[in-house]
Amino acid sequence: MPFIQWYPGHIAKAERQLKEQLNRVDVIFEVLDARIPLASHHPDVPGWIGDKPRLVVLNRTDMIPESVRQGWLNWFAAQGETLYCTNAKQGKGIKALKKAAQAAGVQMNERRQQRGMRPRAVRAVVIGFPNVGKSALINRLLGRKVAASARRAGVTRQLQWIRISDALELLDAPGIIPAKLENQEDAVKLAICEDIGEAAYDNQQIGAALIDLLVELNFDNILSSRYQLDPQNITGEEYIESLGNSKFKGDTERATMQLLNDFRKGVMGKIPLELPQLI
Ligand SMILES: Nc1nc2c(ncn2[C@@H]2O[C@H](COP(=O)(O)OP(=O)(O)OP(=O)(O)O)[C@@H](O)[C@H]2O)c(=O)[nH]1
Repeated sequence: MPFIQWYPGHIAKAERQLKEQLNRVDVIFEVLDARIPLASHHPDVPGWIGDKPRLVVLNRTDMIPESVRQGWLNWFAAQGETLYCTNAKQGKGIKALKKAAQAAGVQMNERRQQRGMRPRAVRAVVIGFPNVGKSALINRLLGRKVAASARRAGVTRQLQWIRISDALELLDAPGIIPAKLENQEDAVKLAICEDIGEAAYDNQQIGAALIDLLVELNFDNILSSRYQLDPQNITGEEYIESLGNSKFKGDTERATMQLLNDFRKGVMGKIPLELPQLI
């Protein structure tokens, strides 16, 4: 398995800035990638936020089958967490999220009133790995474009407070990742889904890992029908090489990028890389 470590200076800075702001925040939206909800959960977040309310947002739900989405709703419910499912690209699930944040604000203002303080807007922060859709989500919450949303991981660099309504203010935090990627299986999934920067990995190794994972999760039929090449009984590396030879004049890098892009853009279909029933 490829070894991945990635903690560039701008991510370290983002983490520092975020921690500085956290005491001003009432509620945390943690955005997860629906294809890999467990691998895209930042392990340090619960420690940072203490007992502040956390809303778990499963974004990119358009990229997984409905049955899997339902499975995650049940799985998170069993952990005592409510999951908010969104498709930030098309603006789905946004209203429920806004309502939940404002409800957290009502409780906060009741406590303020008891202490003789004036009510104020609830302050929320949107956190998550790079590229999980934080900016797209904020733009949808706001109903217009303020946060830059892009396909590349690590686009948001500066912390900014955004007024969503009289009742809600949002801090758009840049993507954060743990200083050390302890779980390398998770790191590979993050790389496949482009939730960590491409400087962190070798495309061909990640492409090969994608093939191995698809076979393991029984999605090999998708590969056979899409690329006319059966992945059974060969390694991911051999698959990419064969694909390069058969369709890309021996150019393995191009074959790799085609595979990764097909997966990342959803053209292979709705393919989750983690399944609640397998945990
Ligand atoms: N299919 C799909 N694509 C999405 C969704 N949400 C965001 N995207 C796309 O994912 C890419 C990344 O979205 P961003 O909003 O820039 O992600 P971010 O978390 O702010 O990224 P950083 O700034 O790198 O931390 C963009 O191309 C979005 O259009 C979604 O729900 N479904």
